[in-house]
Amino acid sequence: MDKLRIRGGRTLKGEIAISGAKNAALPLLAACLLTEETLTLRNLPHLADIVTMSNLLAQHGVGVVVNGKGTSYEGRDVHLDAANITNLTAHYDLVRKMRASVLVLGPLVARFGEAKVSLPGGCAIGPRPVDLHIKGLQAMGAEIDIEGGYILAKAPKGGLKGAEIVFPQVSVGATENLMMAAALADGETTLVNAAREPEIGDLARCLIAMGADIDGVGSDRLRIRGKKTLHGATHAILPDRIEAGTYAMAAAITGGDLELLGARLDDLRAMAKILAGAGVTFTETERGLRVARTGDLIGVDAMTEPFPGFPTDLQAQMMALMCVAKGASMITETIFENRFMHVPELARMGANITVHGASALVRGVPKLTGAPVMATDLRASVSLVLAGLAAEGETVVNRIYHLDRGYEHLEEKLIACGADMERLRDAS
Ligand SMILES: CC(=O)N[C@H]1[C@@H](OP(=O)(O)OP(=O)(O)OC[C@H]2O[C@@H](n3ccc(=O)[nH]c3=O)[C@H](O)[C@@H]2O)O[C@H](CO)[C@@H](O)[C@@H]1O
Ligand SMILES: C=C(OP(=O)(O)O)C(=O)O
Repeated sequence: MDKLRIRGGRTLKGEIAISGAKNAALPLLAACLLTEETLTLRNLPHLADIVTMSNLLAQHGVGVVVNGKGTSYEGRDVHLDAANITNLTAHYDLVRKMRASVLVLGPLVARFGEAKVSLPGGCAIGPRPVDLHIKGLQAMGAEIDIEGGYILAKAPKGGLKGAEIVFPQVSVGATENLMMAAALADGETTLVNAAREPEIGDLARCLIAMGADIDGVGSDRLRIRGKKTLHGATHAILPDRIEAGTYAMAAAITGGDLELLGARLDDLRAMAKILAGAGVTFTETERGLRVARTGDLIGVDAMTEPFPGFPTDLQAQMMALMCVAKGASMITETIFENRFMHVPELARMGANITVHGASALVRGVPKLTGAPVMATDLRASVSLVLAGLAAEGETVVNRIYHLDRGYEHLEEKLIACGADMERLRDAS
């Protein structure tokens, strides 16, 4: 398994091109199943999860053609052709690698009337059930059985029917799955208490470009009037706000100054407001967003919430930042049950963190010390990279396959801004 070796203490200065958003690309890839015509997605990030989803679609019979430089930051295009779907089963061996695989469920049932999709199973950060996805499809008339770890879904004779679906809690994936299913259902569907993440809006705009009839985009109430068919389209994937937020914190933790090309402040306002209180400055530029920290880093509190609140996907990164702030910070995780696995690893580097249930009290220390640490999940791994950038001495982050799921060219982007780091490739 590859590792990352980081020698800390360097101030990051320069510019970083933000890639297409992983959490937009994954549902957008699944949306190709809704039409027999070609769906082209631009600015496709080069990530392990994108490869996994592409392989899943290919085993359904989708033609997947990627062009553009695979190793450059320039956007890559992918052309998706779902004219000849030969298999309606999403197998466990692929679904277990990436929970977002469940996003093929809605499109397959909506277009083909049935699907057999493996239950994703648990995940490092929590049990992450898919009951809201299932209940929504049942509300649209689907018959659902769970057998042998698989979801067996069957639409009624005339296809899925429009319905009013009220989410008891906000779910990004359930909103996406059911919005896609509703696009081909017979009648009108209303999604109440829908997720409002920018990636939902990006998916809605792509579906509208494919001929879907959707109102309420950006709100927590989406109304979708189903169509008989959707057509092909070309859609550019929006920039990755979580990647941008991560590099913003890299600037903050090293006392640096980075211009994040393509980043959108509107997608990061909750984070920017909290970090402004910590002494970090955000300036919108023609090319994106400039983030700098020149004075002291002050401890501030953060609580994760559904968009437009502070994103749970930036919680681990925020914790690393607060480890070297002046004063204390209370960080509360309200979305997932087990998203503090970076705490013991940060403690190995000298961090002073006490966990009380869903909250962690971080007492800032003058400095962190480099150490060998273990990545446990995608965002925990990048929080250890941030800590390593600020730490005195050498940090080696193990199991960085977690990182490769969601960060395109991470080390190249940071090295170009002055980081002293290298990837140690596992020869075996
Ligand atoms: C590929 C992708 O876009 N992943 C994002 C998506 O994950 P994902 O779509 O899985 O997250 P959800 O918004 O669905 O989950 C939010 C909470 O609801 C729970 N829940 C969800 C569905 C369900 O049927 N039942 C249920 O109880 C989950 O366990 C979790 O506790 O949104 C999360 C919350 O913003 C982000 O952290 C992930 O990066
Ligand atoms: C939790 C995340 O992704 P996923 O839902 O794909 O696990 C993430 O992007 O932080």
